Amino acid sequence: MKQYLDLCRRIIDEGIWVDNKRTGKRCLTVINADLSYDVENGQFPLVTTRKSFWKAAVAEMIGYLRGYASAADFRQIGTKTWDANANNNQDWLNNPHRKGEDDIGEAYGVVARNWRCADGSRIDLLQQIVDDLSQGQDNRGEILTFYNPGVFDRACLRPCMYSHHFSLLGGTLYLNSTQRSCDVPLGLNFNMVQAYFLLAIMAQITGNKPGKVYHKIVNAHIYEDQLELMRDVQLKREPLPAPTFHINPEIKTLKDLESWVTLDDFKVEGYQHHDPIKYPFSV
Ligand SMILES: Nc1nc(=O)c2c([nH]1)NC[C@@H]1CN(c3ccc(C(=O)N[C@@H](CCC(=O)O)C(=O)O)cc3)CN21
Ligand SMILES: O=c1ccn([C@H]2C[C@H](O)[C@@H](COP(=O)(O)O)O2)c(=O)[nH]1
Repeated sequence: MKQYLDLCRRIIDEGIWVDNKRTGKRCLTVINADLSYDVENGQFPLVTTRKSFWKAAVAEMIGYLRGYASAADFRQIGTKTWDANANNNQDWLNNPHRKGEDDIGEAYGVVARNWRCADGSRIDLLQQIVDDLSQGQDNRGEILTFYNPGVFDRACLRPCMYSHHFSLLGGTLYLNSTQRSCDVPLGLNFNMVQAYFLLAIMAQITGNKPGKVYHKIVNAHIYEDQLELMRDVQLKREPLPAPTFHINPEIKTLKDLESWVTLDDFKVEGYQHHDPIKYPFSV
């Protein structure tokens, strides 16, 4: 929590105003932030200075791991976070590749679970990584990437937290996650939970002990219409003790995660938080 508040404060103190063409809004921006999450010792990075809807964050990551291409599938598992990008952005609505209502296109898991090769064949990057890690193998390239510039024109948005690199060291699993663009009030609130969850669940389904996540953010920003709420409300509040996160131990394989898992298989205990804050969302 401290590292999150420090980043928010740093953007306010040192940020530079940058125009953004896609959203038409200015953002107060800093470049480069390094966050880390200690999964081994159960330090769950949930924001406490406002109510955080952690279930939606977990649902989003499960959707990526399953390769969902539709906001309807994301809604069904428990999050509405893809509705606006799928259905309310005029550039995407005009895009001939959009397959109709709720389509998000070739982004995130659609890319990683069905990677397009030059010869026309496909690769399931996640399955390969799970197979290696389950056998205690790390080929120094266990990279789950959602980033394929060759298909950006077929997606509603380029992936933001776009690369997850897993490493095995002495039986402990580590994760280096990289994010190109970060909406700190809204997106990061979820992305911290997602990076923690990803290492915890991957360790569990590959039979390894979880270690740490190192989360690199390149462009970290606060949109102009979010600034007042962050500076004058959220940052005035005192952080509360961190809660703990629990995964149903019956989840043992990638197949389990793909088939029967729901949000009821995850629990947060001891979550104390301040009131919710409704930040404006830019499509
Ligand atoms: N501008 C922008 N920021 C983002 O963080 C973002 C995007 N776009 N587009 C793609 C996804 C969608 N994400 C989202 C979308 C909505 C919320 C949101 O509305 N969160 C509210 C309510 C959550 C709920 O009720 O479940 C929040 O208070 O956190 C958060 C992340 C993260 N990503
Ligand atoms: O997981 C996510 C997904 C998206 N975001 C934010 C970062 C930006 O504010 C927008 C994406 O806009 P681009 O113009 O494509 O950079 O969404 C996030 O923080 N986390």
